[in-house]
Amino acid sequence: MSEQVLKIENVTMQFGGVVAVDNLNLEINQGEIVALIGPNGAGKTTAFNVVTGVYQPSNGAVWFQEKKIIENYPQGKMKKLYKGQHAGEYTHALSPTPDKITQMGMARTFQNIRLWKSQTVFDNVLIAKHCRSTSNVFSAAFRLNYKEEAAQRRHVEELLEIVGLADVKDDLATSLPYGKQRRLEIARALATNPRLLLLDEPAAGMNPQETDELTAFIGEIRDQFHLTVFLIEHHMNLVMGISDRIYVLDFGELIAQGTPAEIQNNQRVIDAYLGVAEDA
Ligand SMILES: Nc1ncnc2c1ncn2[C@@H]1O[C@H](COP(=O)(O)OP(=O)(O)OP(=O)(O)O)[C@@H](O)[C@H]1O
Repeated sequence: MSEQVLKIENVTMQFGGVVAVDNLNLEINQGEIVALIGPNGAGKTTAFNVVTGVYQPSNGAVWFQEKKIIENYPQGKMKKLYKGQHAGEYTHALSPTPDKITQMGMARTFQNIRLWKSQTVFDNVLIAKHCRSTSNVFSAAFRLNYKEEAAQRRHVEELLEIVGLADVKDDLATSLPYGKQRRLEIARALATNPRLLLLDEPAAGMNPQETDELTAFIGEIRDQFHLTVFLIEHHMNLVMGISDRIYVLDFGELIAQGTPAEIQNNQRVIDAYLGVAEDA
């Protein structure tokens, strides 16, 4: 049986009266490409934000490489609101920061590109790499550890070669065409040596040709870096073309899961996308 890389267990995320994610359960195994899809506002990015430590869940737990990394099972009045096998139990909250989670081996990209605008392509990747180095940014900047710095630079060169950005490594990140900026974002995530890569709408704003290239690229890096990929995407050609399995959210609730063929023929999913009312 393949190793489980991510498990989301009974995760609920509530913002005031809005239940953005409602008792979500999901599992991803080593080497899989799994998509999380659903209409706008379904809770997809919120789920990513819980997994990567941006938000502490209102309830539930997240397991990474078979170790519980996030947990919150509330007590008192709140406990009655939540479901799952731990309902009503009190446990201490486990709530690591996003950078700790990156260090554990999880990296992500964002819906809106977040590059260091005034830095070169090379430096964007190098800065990301420092996140997992034994020396800190300060020591690297002042060359206190030459050996490590040299090794990091070599690794960045190799990475840029692999992702096809070696020829633009000295260009400013923001001078790149859109498709290459997206690729650079992924290169930065890869620089932290992740086991799990989360991509939040990687094809947003891309034309069909760029989307096709990205689809192939995601498959290539999965194989080359022995990655597991969890992605949110609205471009259905990409999702259906690349995913091993798909989970579908609607109004925070998991309404379907299965292979691309199963999801394409699922009436509940079709209705959710067409905006059909539940009682229609
Ligand atoms: N920080 C927040 N505070 C309050 N409400 C929030 C917050 N973040 C998300 N929400 C709400 O949670 C719900 C889910 O939002 P989310 O961004 O997770 O959806 P999504 O599926 O990623 O949507 P899209 O496809 O449009 O990016 C929405 O109703 C949104 O308004």
